[in-house]
Amino acid sequence: SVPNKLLTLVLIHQNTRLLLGMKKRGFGVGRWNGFGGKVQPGETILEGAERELLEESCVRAPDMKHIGRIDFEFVGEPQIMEVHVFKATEFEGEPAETEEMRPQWFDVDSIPFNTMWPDDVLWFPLMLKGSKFKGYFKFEGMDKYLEYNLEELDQS
Ligand SMILES: Nc1nc(NC2CC2)cc(N2CCN(C3COC3)CC2)n1
Repeated sequence: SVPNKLLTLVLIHQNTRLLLGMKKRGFGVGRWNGFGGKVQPGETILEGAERELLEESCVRAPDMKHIGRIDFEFVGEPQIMEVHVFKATEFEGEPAETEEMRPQWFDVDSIPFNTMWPDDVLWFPLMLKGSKFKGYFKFEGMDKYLEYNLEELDQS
């Protein structure tokens, strides 16, 4: 058995707009997504999220909160991707293009789901309404999931 691969994903949600980035290389290239990457040895998941946000978008978001976790399994791949999702409403700096990401603001009513990971259309509504959630997806290749479950968690 292989330990999960720890990854982060940060969404900046300000009123009716959402900051996404076009991934310019690597895993997920050509898709809009939040900002994130691998958690490095010796850093917390939150520190990893803060670091990746700054590296990929040039902004800081000190108020980011952990809002969910989604485990992704790929058929034929023993290592599960454990993605920790964070949401922020405030940020410092100006979003700027980097080697990894080209940032752009989207209205929450026109999120480009057709050029995003196929799971996003299922859990983004939970993220946008402020729920805490836990999910699991089993993918076959990069464009299709065979099964999933998603649960909203009690905040009480
Ligand atoms: N929205 C969304 N969906 C995903 N779906 C699974 C792939 C099927 C994965 C995912 N992330 C995992 C990859 N990570 C990249 C940035 O460096 C690695 C961003 C967050 N983000």
